[in-house]
Amino acid sequence: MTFPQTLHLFCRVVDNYGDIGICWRFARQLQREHNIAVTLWVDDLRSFQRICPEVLLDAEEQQIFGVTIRHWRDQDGVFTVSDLADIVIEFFACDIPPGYITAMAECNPRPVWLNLEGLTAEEWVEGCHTLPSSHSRLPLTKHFFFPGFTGKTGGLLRESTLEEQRQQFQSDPIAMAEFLAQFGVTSAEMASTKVSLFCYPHAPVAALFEAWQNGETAITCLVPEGVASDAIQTFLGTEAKAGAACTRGALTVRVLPFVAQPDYDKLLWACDLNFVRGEDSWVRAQWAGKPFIWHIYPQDENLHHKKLRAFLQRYSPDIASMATFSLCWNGAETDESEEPTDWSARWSAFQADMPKITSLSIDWQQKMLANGDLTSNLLQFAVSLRSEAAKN
Ligand SMILES: Cc1cn([C@H]2C[C@H](O)[C@@H](COP(=O)(O)OP(=O)(O)O[C@H]3O[C@@H](C)[C@H](O)[C@@H](O)[C@H]3O)O2)c(=O)[nH]c1=O
Repeated sequence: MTFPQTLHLFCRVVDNYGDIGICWRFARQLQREHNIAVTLWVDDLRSFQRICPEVLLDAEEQQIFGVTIRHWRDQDGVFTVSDLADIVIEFFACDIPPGYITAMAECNPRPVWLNLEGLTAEEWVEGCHTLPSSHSRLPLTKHFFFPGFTGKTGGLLRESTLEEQRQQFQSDPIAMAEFLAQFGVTSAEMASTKVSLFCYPHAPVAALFEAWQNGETAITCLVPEGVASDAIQTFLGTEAKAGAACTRGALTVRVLPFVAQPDYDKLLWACDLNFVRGEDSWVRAQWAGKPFIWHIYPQDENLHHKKLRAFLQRYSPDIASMATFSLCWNGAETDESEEPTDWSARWSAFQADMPKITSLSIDWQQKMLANGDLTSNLLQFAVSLRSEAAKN
């Protein structure tokens, strides 16, 4: 029998949309491109519904686009050997049910058990990628699988048709205009510099808006509902609901509905500059071929600043304006002075470099493509583990 035929993916939503965003993207690709019967166990259907409106909130089990979705409510004791899958993946060390683990130990052959980790550009990842970890009591080994930016990591999530879809969309101005028009974007705004904004609430949005408002370039900033709500509300002078819009000076801000995941890609493709955050939108911005600014998920002791620097060092070591803007956006600038950031100066420098950053993003994509895609790399690794196990 061919391996693998079935795969179980466990996802605990820690917060926001990245955990389920990544797992859903991954599950769909496994099913669609590799023909694997995937069950996605997820504990928070409400967050899931935000990125995938087809999700029903009260269903224990549902099928969406060929993937089985199970509501994970810490069910235990319900698992038998026949419930298991060829490959079992826990996303981000989410601790799968003990009863499930016991059943895995009783299987013959045992499932390939992987822990899919978070993305970072730091070098240590290469040393930890694919490392085994033996279970303390049971005859089971789990392996760590790290996404990453080099050939010694698992690579990045990327659907096989993504590049073709992007190129088709970006070479069709009418399709792009129609896509944006559904959110109320006018033809004048279409001709302005279009920016999508997705960031955490602590980003210095108000200060940047002030610089844009007083600047010379017409900017249209498109913000999905619920993002940086306080700053958006202050700018609008009204509730930051989808459909709300306001122009002050050179800046127009428009609130969009929080769109379904495939439309979020289109939004990134249609804009000239994208502000992204967390993990999944950050990776999608890298595939969009447009300049982007990353708001990294905050961690204790400013660990995230180290991760941000590691990425900037890899991505754009020679473009100072991108590094400075990104560090300031994340409160990680090394300038010890008490002076507040001069956002007009930061923006002017970054804006002047945007053509250079755009061509760099194309080179970056080529480099990333050479690492293969995360889903295929993970499956290859799982197959190698299975053949190894069969020999012993
Ligand atoms: C703005 C927007 C995003 N999305 C999707 C894109 C992504 O799949 C998802 C957002 O996920 P992210 O970009 O990762 O950002 P995020 O901040 O939402 O998510 C995460 O960040 C991780 C680093 C942490 O581990 C997680 O715990 C989580 O906080 O939402 C839409 O589908 N529609 C939208 O309108």
